[in-house]
Amino acid sequence: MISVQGLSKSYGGFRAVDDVSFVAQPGRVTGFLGPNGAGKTTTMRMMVGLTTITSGTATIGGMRYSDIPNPGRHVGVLLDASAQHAGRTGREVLTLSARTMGLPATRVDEMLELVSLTGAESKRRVRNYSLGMRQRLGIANALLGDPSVLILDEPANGLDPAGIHWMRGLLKTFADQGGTVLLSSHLLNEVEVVADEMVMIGQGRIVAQGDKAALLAEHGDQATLVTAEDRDALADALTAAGLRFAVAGPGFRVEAPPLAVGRAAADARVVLVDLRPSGGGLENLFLTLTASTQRESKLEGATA
Ligand SMILES: Nc1ncnc2c1ncn2[C@@H]1O[C@H](COP(=O)(O)OP(=O)(O)OP(=O)(O)O)[C@@H](O)[C@H]1O
Repeated sequence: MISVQGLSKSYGGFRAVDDVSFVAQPGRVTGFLGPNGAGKTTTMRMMVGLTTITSGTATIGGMRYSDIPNPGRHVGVLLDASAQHAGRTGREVLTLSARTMGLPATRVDEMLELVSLTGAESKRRVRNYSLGMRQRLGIANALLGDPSVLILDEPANGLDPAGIHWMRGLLKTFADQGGTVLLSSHLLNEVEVVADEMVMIGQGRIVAQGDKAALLAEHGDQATLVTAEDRDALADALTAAGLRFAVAGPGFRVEAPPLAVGRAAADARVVLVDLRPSGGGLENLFLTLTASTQRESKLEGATA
């Protein structure tokens, strides 16, 4: 379990992380979400002792990271995939880590295979790796010591679609086996698919946190996308039911849950060809909750 309590970081008079508290539980993938500059990396760096803490505590399995003996055997960390020595080959990077942790060389081959870096690629210098290859190497490095906790900062960055799909499966399996995963991203859709829990941060402060489904139920909008055989008849039915709506593609986006929209259509005997939640739930929630902390003043495109 990762526990962060009242964590703050100030740079001069600037508070990059402000009284952040959350827990990442075993068996769950916790998504750490926030716009650029929100304080995700700084929080994660404080967790693993790379940035000094101004106030508060961060523990992993009840201990500060710096107090954990042989930490790589307990906590897999990927903060900056480009932070590896550029002149070393991928295999050398993993071999050095394996030796530091007292692991057999065979573990290096296992990890290279796991992250799909070929034998030839593993012998290339890291400076010649693509961003996606660096991420794969970083994930291999994080998993090398068979840890029970993973702390990953934007791990999908640079991965191709197949790579992202693979990583999601890997993290889900890791959590299903009892592991704790803390995964940061500024890309909500990426995290929405894989996270069980969400911690949302804006300008250094937590703006929402909790079980993903509960968050959506509590804060998410209840919009519905609906398409009918007869669009004008549907517009009349929605108006008659007092529902607010706007044109969206071939149908409408209605500010009401699907059940209310379906009932309005049924009452007016309008035949529907599509009825579904608007789907932008988490993104809308995120944009709403961090609206005051966004760089962009206009949230165009936030809703359908
Ligand atoms: N060493 C530092 N000195 C001064 N300010 C810093 C330092 N490190 C980070 N910051 C500031 O702290 C804030 C939080 O940065 P951080 O990198 O934690 O954001 P982030 O949420 O990870 O953003 P992104 O999604 O863009 O990676 C930013 O305003 C950043 O400029």
